[in-house]
Amino acid sequence: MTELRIAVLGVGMMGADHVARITERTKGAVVTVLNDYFPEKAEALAATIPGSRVINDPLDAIADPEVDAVILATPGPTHEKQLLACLEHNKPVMCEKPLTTDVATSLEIVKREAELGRKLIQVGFMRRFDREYEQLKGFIDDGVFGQILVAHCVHRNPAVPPSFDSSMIVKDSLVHEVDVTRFLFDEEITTVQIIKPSANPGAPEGLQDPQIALFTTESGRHVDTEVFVTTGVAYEVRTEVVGELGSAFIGLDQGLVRKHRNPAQQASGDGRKVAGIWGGDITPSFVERFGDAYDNEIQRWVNAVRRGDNVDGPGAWDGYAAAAVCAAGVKSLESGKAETVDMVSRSSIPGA
Ligand SMILES: NC(=O)c1ccc[n+]([C@@H]2O[C@H](COP(=O)([O-])OP(=O)(O)OC[C@H]3O[C@@H](n4cnc5c(N)ncnc54)[C@H](O)[C@@H]3O)[C@@H](O)[C@H]2O)c1
Ligand SMILES: O[C@H]1[C@H](O)[C@@H](O)[C@H](O)[C@@H](O)[C@H]1O
Repeated sequence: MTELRIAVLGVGMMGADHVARITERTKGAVVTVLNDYFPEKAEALAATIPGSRVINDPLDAIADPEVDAVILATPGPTHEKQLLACLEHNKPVMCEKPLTTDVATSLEIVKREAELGRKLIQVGFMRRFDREYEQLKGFIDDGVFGQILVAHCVHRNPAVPPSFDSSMIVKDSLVHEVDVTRFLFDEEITTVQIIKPSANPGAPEGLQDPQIALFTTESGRHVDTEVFVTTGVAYEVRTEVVGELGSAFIGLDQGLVRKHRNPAQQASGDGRKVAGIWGGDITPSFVERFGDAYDNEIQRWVNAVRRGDNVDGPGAWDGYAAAAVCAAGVKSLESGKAETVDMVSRSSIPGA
């Protein structure tokens, strides 16, 4: 295949970022079609991307004969209809998470893709493409820490859009730890409990933020996550796994950690006791923290589509499994109890 011709639907924060990466850094692909609910946004971007044009109806953009593959960076509630159109037109699609916003529609997507007999859907769980997560997975699989017993995660955002409610903290943010747990440990999550600490006084009225999530997995591992999306500080994503032979920690922003003299401190006494200072920069948002991961994710997806494999990473099943775990999480947000994850077995859907 010559260059892969991609339509990007939704040119907000993620969509525009993907357009920039394809245009500037991805090999073997071009953006030919842009679409947004607000056509003027798509027009403004198209004016900066030679060879691209705007198609105002998202379903027409998917069906366009000059489109080989699709990136969905539209809000979650629109994904179901757009994914079904991609399946109908046999177009490989990289769908930003979530697959869809509820379990029933996610399962329907899994079944429809399975009926086609070929995989077309990849889901944008980009942490699987992050160098640190890849390394961690490699060490776990090599048995370096022995049997993994527990994991501790932190997921902090400086702010979220005003439309965010407490259930979106589960479905939009915690969903990444759901996928990380499934990715690192190759097993399903069986129960979820959400604990509600005192809400951040700086959070919008009624938003339960932070939340502490507790997962148990099929083999009995425990994973805890602090999700806190209105810190006002910066973007922090950390994961620590603890096993019978050791532990590992990623996400410390240690690209640059400085240790040096504190100009405010004087040497005391004989000069052999001097207080220092250490610190570094924290990434402001997911765009910077996971920039390399998104690049890697999109390049590998483009390569897979050009090879005819269409998917190289998490697929529709992973999106469905994440939706099922999040549904139990939202239930627990109400009940305060550990809720069981209700999922069909993968083997009950041939081809899934
Ligand atoms: N993987 C990640 O780390 C990550 C990060 C941020 C967002 N996301 C996901 O990416 C998607 C987009 O998020 P965002 O932060 O870029 O949102 P955004 O609001 O910045 O952008 C969404 C864009 O889609 C447009 N839009 C709305 N309805 C549409 C429709 N029916 N058809 C076409 N365009 C439509 C909006 O006008 C907007 O320009 C969501 O699914 C979100 O969960 C993933
Ligand atoms: O949509 C975003 C995105 O998925 C980020 O990776 C996550 O940190 C945010 O919490 C979420 O709102």
